[in-house]
Formats: sequence, C-alpha cells, structure tokens
Amino acid sequence: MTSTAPFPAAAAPLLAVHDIHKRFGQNEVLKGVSLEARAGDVISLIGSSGSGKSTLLRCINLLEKPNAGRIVLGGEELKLAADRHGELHAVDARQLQRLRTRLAMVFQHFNLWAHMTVLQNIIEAPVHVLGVPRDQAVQTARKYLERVGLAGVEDRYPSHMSGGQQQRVAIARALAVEPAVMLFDEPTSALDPELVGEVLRVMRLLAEEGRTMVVVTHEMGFAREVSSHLIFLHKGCIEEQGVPREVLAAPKSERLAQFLKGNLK
Ligand SMILES: Nc1ncnc2c1ncn2[C@@H]1O[C@H](COP(=O)(O)OP(=O)(O)OP(=O)(O)O)[C@@H](O)[C@H]1O
Repeated sequence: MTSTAPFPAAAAPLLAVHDIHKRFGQNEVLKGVSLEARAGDVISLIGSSGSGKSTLLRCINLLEKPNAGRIVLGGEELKLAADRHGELHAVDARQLQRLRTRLAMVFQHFNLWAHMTVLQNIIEAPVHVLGVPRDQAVQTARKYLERVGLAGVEDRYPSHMSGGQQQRVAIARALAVEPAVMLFDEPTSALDPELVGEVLRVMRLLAEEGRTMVVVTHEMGFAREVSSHLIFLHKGCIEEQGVPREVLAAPKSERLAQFLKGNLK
C-alpha cells in the first residue's frame, strides 16, 4: 500500500518576522529585517550601539509600532493597519493581547512593580490577563521561582533584592504566562559584573530546556555557547547571520570582524 502522507516539511517557524521597517522621524532605524525562530531556537541579536537591536525586539511585540512588516506567531498573522503617521498598529486588541502573552519580554531594567511583592508581580498577568485561578497561578509562580533559584522569596519587595535577583524574578514572571517565545532585551546590561553570571546561568538552563528565545545581548560568550543562531545587525540591516561558532570564528563581513575587535562605531 502506498502512503499518501506528504513528505514531512521542515518544522514551521513558531515566530516569523518579515521585512520590518521602522523610522523615528528622519532616522530609519530598521531597513527591512526578517527573522524566523523554530521551536527550541535561541537567536542572539548582536550589533553596535544604535544598530536597531532593541527596536527590532520591541517591534516584534508592538511595543514600538513598525512602519512596515509582518509578524506571524504560531502560524497566526497579527492583523495590522497603518495609521495617519504611517505606523502599523494592531487592528484587533484581543489578538494583540494574546500575542503579548505568548511573547513574554524580559527588559534590561527588569520593569518589576515596586509596590508589589515578588509573588504579586508574577501572578499579576496570569490572574488578570489570562484569567488563571489565583491558587493555580501561585503554584506556577512558586515552580518558576524555584526554577530561577529563588524559592522562598515570594513575600519580598523588589527594592530589597539585588539586580541579579530582580532580573531572575522578571524571568520567572515571563515564564509564568507560559509563553511560546521569550524575548530578552539586554537582560544583563544593567547588572553589576558579579551578578551577570547568575542571570546567564538561568538563561542557559532555559535554552537547555528547549525554550524558544530571541536575545539582544552584548554577552559574546552567551551568544557563542548557548544560542543556535546569531544575527549581526548593522545600521538597521542584517549584515551577517548563521551558526554562532562558525560566524564568530570566521566572520565574512569586515564590519562584523571590526565589531568583534571592538572597533566598530
Ligand atoms: N523612542 C525613540 N525615539 C527616537 N529615536 C529612537 C527611539 N528608540 C530608539 N531610537 C533610536 O533608534 C536607534 C536604534 O536604537 P536601539 O535602541 O534599537 O539600538 P540598539 O542596537 O539596541 O543599541 P544599544 O546596544 O545601545 O541598546 C538609535 O539611533 C536610537 O537613538
């Protein structure tokens, strides 16, 4: 009997971002950037200051409104329409909210609510956005606090914790919405050097668990050792990309070579 099953296609991307353009006034910051993340991919975005890395990440979850482009998450395209300024905004508020909870973001400056305890910070979105029963949200919060090495801190306030601990709480908060893809915007840049390692260790653990992550980073060790794909942005364009060890060992682009030597402005 012959099988009618189609030849298995490569796994569809979990996140596909097509041809994103973004300008601030006359400053064209993104000039048509595309990326795809499949389940388990860890993509590191590197590049000089001002190359557009954070803006790209913020366009993916519409914290910044792109001027052009498409965003597809789990096969569902975000419905966008241009406003009178030529910026794309979400047409369907519920779809946008769904996208944002499936794309959890970890920020450089943690963005924890100072007036809430660690536990309240973590259960806020699951309870109030996703409608998860409080008991269940608390259980999930405890599970992820343990995962980031912070069991037992749930009643503390962020201001009483180190930057590394606060960032790990922020990661637990992102995990608590059970996102499809995690976006990290320079998660260690605001930390004292001695606190960077504890956050990178948690991120490595998440990568080993098979989580799908897009990470803006200046940590070249992380980019080389942990990520599965590296993208080098230069002045709003992808200048080079590929398997991190290969790209970093033998950059094809002279600009990437200069960047790696610390000479690219
Ligand atoms: N809200 C904004 N309004 C105006 N210009 C902005 C805004 N956000 C970013 N820019 C500009 O866009 C450019 C890209 O900024 P972006 O923060 O994306 O760069 P980056 O690659 O993440 O840099 P860094 O590594 O320093 O964080 C910069 O010239 C920046 O000044």
